[in-house]
Amino acid sequence: MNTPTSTPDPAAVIASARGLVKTYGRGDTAVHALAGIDVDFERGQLTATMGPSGSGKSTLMHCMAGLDRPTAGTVMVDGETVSSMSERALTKLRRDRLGFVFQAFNLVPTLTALENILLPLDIARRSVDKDHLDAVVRAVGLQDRLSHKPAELSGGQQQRVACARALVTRPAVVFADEPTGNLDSTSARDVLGFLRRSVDELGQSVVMVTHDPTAASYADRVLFLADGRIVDELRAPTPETVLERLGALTRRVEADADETRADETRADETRADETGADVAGAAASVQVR
Ligand SMILES: Nc1ncnc2c1ncn2[C@@H]1O[C@H](COP(=O)(O)OP(=O)(O)OP(=O)(O)O)[C@@H](O)[C@H]1O
Repeated sequence: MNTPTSTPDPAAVIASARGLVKTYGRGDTAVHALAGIDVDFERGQLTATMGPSGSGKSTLMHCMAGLDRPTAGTVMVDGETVSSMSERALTKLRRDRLGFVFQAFNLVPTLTALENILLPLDIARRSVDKDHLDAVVRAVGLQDRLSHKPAELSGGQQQRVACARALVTRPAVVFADEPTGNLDSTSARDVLGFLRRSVDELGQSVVMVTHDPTAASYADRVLFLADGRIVDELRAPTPETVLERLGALTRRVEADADETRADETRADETRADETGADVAGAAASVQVR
């Protein structure tokens, strides 16, 4: 069963999914990465998604961002039905309306920090809004690093360039997949502080996948996934409350797995008993004859 997440005012929703299913493969080897998700992501908020490895966090983000096609269900982003768009329309949507931050930074090594930041505008042949560019560069604290190439920047600085690149187009939503996964705790704090300020000061909407309770505590709301379903949510999180909920979730997932194993063992035993009874019955009937 999905835990119903709180439903905000429709005008406050920037992205949503209804009945979202994603199955990889077929038949006996099929993996149900998303098992029917209903969720609303709020405009001007930072939403974090957490859950055990393999629970479907990245798949949910990829389906929301038009990087992966759902098997069933509907995805809406900023009033557009992403789930039924052509490849061409999806490419345009990702380029013009969405921003991405990945764990691996994904900067172009031959371009300077500034050229990397401006790349999405170049590709879309859009002009630069100088004031917005200045605000973004100031917010990430990269004023004196703009002429450096990625190899001349620390991991944290590279991720701040990636954040600035994601924000420079004023996207409807920034999707961040483990944005602090490769960073030390000081750099992680810088990047998270920046994502938080982009929400508070620039009105940005951000959806972030993370394994880290401290990172999740920067969010307005944390969604917890298990086995392709949203099973819990937490508003105004702190590292402690996130850890508590994760602990409860892990215990629940382990208890479910124990129960499934016990069911399977019982089923095996029943089958063995029935087989034994059949064999005994057959032997008895042979003796009678
Ligand atoms: N391209 C794919 N082909 C087959 N199975 C896949 C594919 N992508 C993901 N899966 C499976 O779907 C399930 C959900 O994967 P997903 O990457 O969304 O989980 P996650 O919660 O992001 O995990 P992690 O925290 O380890 O990154 C897993 O069982 C995974 O093995």
